[in-house]
Amino acid sequence: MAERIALVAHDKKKDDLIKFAQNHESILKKYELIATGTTGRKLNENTNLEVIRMASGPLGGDQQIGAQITDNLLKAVIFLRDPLTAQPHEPDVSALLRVCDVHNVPLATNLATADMILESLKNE
Ligand SMILES: O=C(CO)COP(=O)(O)O
Repeated sequence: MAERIALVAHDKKKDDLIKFAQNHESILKKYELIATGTTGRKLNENTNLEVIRMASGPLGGDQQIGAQITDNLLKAVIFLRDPLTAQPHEPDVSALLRVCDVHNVPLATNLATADMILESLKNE
C-alpha cells in the first residue's frame, strides 16, 4: 500500500495549496492523497492528482484525518490553515494539530514548511 499524505486548506489558502500541489505533482503522485471535502474536490479539479475526499472540515473532516493519524496511517500532513480568520470548527482544527504532535507526524501549516517536508520526501 502506498504511503498516505493529507492535504487540507482553509478557504483563503486553497489557491495556495492548489499551486503547491501543481508544483509538486511528481512527488505527490507517489503517495495516496487524502483531503478534507472541499480541498479534495478543488485538488481533483485543478491538478492531475487523485485525492480521496473526507467530509468537509466544518462537518468533521479534520476529525476523520485525525483518526487516521491515530491509526498510524499518515506519513505527513500539509494543513494550510488561515491564521487570520476564525473558524466555526476551531476545536477540530486544534485537535488535528495536536494529534500530529501526539504521534510525531510531520505537520506543515505554511508553505515554507510544506516545501521542506516535500523536499525531504524526495530523498527517501
Ligand atoms: O475547514 C477545513 C479544515 O479545517 C477544510 O475543509 P474543506 O476542505 O472542506 O474546506
